[in-house]
Amino acid sequence: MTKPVYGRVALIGLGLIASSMFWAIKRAGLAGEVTGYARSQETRDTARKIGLCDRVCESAAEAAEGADLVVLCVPVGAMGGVAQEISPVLKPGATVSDVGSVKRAVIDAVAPHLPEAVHFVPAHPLAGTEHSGPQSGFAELYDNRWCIVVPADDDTDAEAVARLRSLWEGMGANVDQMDADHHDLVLAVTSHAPHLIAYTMVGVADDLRRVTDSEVIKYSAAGFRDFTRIAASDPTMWRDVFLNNKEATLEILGRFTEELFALQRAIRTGDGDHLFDYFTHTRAIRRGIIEAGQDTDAPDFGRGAKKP
Ligand SMILES: NC(=O)c1ccc[n+]([C@@H]2O[C@H](COP(=O)([O-])OP(=O)(O)OC[C@H]3O[C@@H](n4cnc5c(N)ncnc54)[C@H](O)[C@@H]3O)[C@@H](O)[C@H]2O)c1
Ligand SMILES: O=C(O)C(=O)C[C@]1(C(=O)O)C=C[C@@H](O)C=C1
Repeated sequence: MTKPVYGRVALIGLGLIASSMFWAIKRAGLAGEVTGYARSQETRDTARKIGLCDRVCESAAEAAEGADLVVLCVPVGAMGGVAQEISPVLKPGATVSDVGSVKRAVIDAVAPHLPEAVHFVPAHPLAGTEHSGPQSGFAELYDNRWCIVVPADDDTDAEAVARLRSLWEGMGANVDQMDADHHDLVLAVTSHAPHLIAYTMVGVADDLRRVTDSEVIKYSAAGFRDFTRIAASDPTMWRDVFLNNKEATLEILGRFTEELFALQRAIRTGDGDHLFDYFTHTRAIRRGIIEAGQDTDAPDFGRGAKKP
């Protein structure tokens, strides 16, 4: 058992991310007490039944009152409203954080509601599954995954940032720091645009009358199976991600469309060299990631590509 990083932690919104945080906090003894609140009675009842949180409260304010750390674990579009609700009860010197997949819009929505005497240290764990709700969490979710800490401004209290970093490290994550705009651009490339593409691809397959449900499952190779897994992710969460990271996502989708058109033209005109060179380039990117030790599930690439 590690020494607790915080006396009391409050988790607002008891879904996949908060429930995984709770189990990871308990696993390592990172907090004296964890309180929790979720909007629906059903979620609160489930949380009580499965022992999620030391105390499940009837309002966000009740959960946040007296807490040393309050983590907003609700969809991005709900963060501002929750911040407004808890602001009158926040303890001076407490830290407010969040786990939202978008950072600039969350900072803009939350910061105006927080009292001066409270530190605001947003964060984003780069770990998840397609499941949601209080029963979907597990203690190992953050093991060896990145958590990006995004201090709201340059004056953020260094001690408050260091403490939040310790919490995430205690939950198993590797921690990095970034500014909000850079975070949103990086995530548009690595997470947001890929999710939109997966949603679209699964929608396209469903539109093809010839492809019945059973054929989609029966003949899906690994790539399409991964698309269907990703496209099963929570609709509220992803609606809010796209509405709140509009600029960066549209920028990346614009570039994606240009590249797609170029590949489409190469296929139509039979330009094999273009296709081969493009795929050789993307394969090198993948190999670079593996050589840098950033993908532990990497397959062994023994064979080199030969141009026919
Ligand atoms: N799922 C992922 O892969 C993932 C990964 C990293 C970060 N995130 C971010 O974490 C946050 C939570 O995502 P999740 O996957 O845990 O979602 P989830 O759907 O599992 O849980 C969200 C919870 O918030 C509650 N909620 C919604 N609006 C609320 C409100 N106004 N007040 C109080 N509770 C409210 C819901 O009832 C639910 O219990 C989101 O901001 C998301 O962007 C998600
Ligand atoms: O593994 C998954 O299911 C995820 O989609 C997790 C994932 C991602 O894109 O990597 C999704 C959204 C988050 O904000 C962070 C992580």
